[in-house]
Amino acid sequence: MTSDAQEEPSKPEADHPRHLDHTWDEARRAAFDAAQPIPAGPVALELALGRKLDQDIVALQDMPHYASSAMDGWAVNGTGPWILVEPGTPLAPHQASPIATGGLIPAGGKSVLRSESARLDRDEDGLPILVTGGTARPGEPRNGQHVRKAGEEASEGDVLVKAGVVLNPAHLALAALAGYDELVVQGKPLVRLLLTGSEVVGRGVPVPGKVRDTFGPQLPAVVGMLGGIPGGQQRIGDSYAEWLGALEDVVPEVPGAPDLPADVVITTGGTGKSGTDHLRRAVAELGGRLIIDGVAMRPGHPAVLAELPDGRFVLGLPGNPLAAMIALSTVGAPLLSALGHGSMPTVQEVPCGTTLEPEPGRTRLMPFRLLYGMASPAQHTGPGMMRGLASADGVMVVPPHGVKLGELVPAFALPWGPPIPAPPDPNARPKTRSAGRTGRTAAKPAAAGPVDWSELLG
Ligand SMILES: Nc1nc2c(c(=O)[nH]1)N[C@H]1C(S)=C(S)[C@@H](COP(=O)(O)OP(=O)(O)OC[C@H]3O[C@@H](n4cnc5c(N)ncnc54)[C@H](O)[C@@H]3O)O[C@H]1N2
Ligand code: MOO
Repeated sequence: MTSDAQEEPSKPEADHPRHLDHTWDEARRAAFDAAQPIPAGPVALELALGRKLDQDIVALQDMPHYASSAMDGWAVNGTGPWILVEPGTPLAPHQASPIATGGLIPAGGKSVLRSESARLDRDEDGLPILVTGGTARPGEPRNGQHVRKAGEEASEGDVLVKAGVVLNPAHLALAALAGYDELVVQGKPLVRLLLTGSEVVGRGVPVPGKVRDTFGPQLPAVVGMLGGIPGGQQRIGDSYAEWLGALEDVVPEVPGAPDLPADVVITTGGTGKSGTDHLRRAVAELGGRLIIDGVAMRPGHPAVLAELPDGRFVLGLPGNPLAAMIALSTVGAPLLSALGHGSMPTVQEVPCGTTLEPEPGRTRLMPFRLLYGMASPAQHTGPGMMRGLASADGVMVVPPHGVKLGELVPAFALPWGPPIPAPPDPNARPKTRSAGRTGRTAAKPAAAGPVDWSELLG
C-alpha cells in the first residue's frame, strides 16, 4: 500500500492486542483443523470436469434408448424387392422407407440397406420399387444389419461410472449421453480473490510508485492446483470502506464468476498493522474471528486466517508477491485441502546444499534449486521478488536452528512443479563395479563430504 492512499487515521500497532505468532507447523495444522470437508452436491455437467464423483452414474434408461440406423439408406422389412412407403410408417414385409444415420427404425423395420447397396427401379406396373444393387453383397441386408439395437451400450440401471472416480471429459460425454444435466460430486471450495491496493495496476509497464499486479495472473491457477475452484477476482483500492464493503458482499457481481457465496475469500495486501491496513478491522467489524494472526516465518509473516459468521474463511495474504505465495503454501494449501476432502499437504526431506545459520524464533521458507540432488537456495528471493520462485524446484522449510551442509531439511514441492525426488537411502549398499569392465582408469576419490554448490546459482 502506498502512503498517498492513507484515508484512515493511523492505528498504531499498540492498539492491537499482542499475541504469539503460530509456528510454521502450528499454522498449517490450525488451517487444516479449522475446515470441515464441504459436503457433496450437484454441479452442472460442464462444471464437473476434474471433480470426484460422489454418486454412481447409472443408466436412466436403455442406451441407446431406441433402435436406430447406423447408415444412410433404407429401413426394410424382409427381402427385396421392396415397395416404398412414407418414412416413419410401420413396415409390412417387403416394404422399405428412406432413413438417415441415427434415424429411428420404424415398426416392422428389420434391417437397413445402405444407399450405395440400393437402386430405385420400377415394377412391371411402372410403380417405384427398391432393389439391391451397387455394392450390395449376396444376402445383403442380413436381418439386423446396420441397426444399432436399443440397450446395446447399457441396460437401464447399469452403473456407467462408479462413485469415487475423478471425472474426465469422456465421463462427462457419457453422462450427457445418458441424459444427465448435473452430477453429484464431492465438495470443493469456491475461492474468490479480493486484490487490494491503489498502487496496483493490471496492465502495462508501471511508472514509479505503481506496481504491476502479480496476483491476478497466477492466483486463480494456483488456487485450482491446490484443490479450489477459482471464483473470480475483484480489485479495490485502499480505503476501509472498500475493504468492508467487499468483504460484506457475500455474492459480489463479478463478471464470469458463479452466482454463489465463496467458501474462501483470499485477500492480497493490507495485512500489515498500519492505519492503512484494514483486514483485521474489517473482519472484527463483521463479527469474524481470527484463527491465525501472523506466522513465525519469513517471508509471509503477516498472513491472516479468519472465519466470518456466515462461514466464509478469509485468507489474508501479504502484498509482497513472494511473501504471499509462501503464506498461501503455508496456510492456504492445508485449508483448501481440508475443505476439499484432502489430506495435509506433504512435506518431505531433501539434502541441503549449503549451511544455513540459525535464525532464532522463525522458520525460513527458501525457494531452492536442485543441484546434484541437493537443495541450494535460489537467488532473487526477496519478499517482493518472483524471479527465484519462478525457477525453483521447491521450497525448503529451514528450522530456526538452521541446517548444516548435507543435512536433510524439510521441503515441499511447488503446486505447479514435479515432486521432489526422494533423498538417497543412506542404508543402500553402494553399487559394485562390474567385474567385466577392465582397463579403465580408477575413479577420482570421492569428496570427503557434500560440496556446497550454491555459488553456482545465478
Ligand atoms: N512497520 C512495518 N512494516 C512492515 C512490516 C512490519 O512488520 N512492520 N512487515 C512487512 C512485511 S514482512 C510484509 S510481507 C508487508 C505486508 O504488507 P501488506 O500485506 O500490508 O501489503 P501492502 O502494504 O498493501 O503491500 C506490500 C507490498 O506489496 C505490494 N503489492 C501489493 N499488492 C500487490 C500486487 N497485486 N502485485 C504486486 N505487488 C503488490 C505493494 O505495492 C507493496 O510494495 O509489510 C511489510 N511492512
Ligand atoms: O512477509 Mo514479509 O517479508 O515477511 O515480506
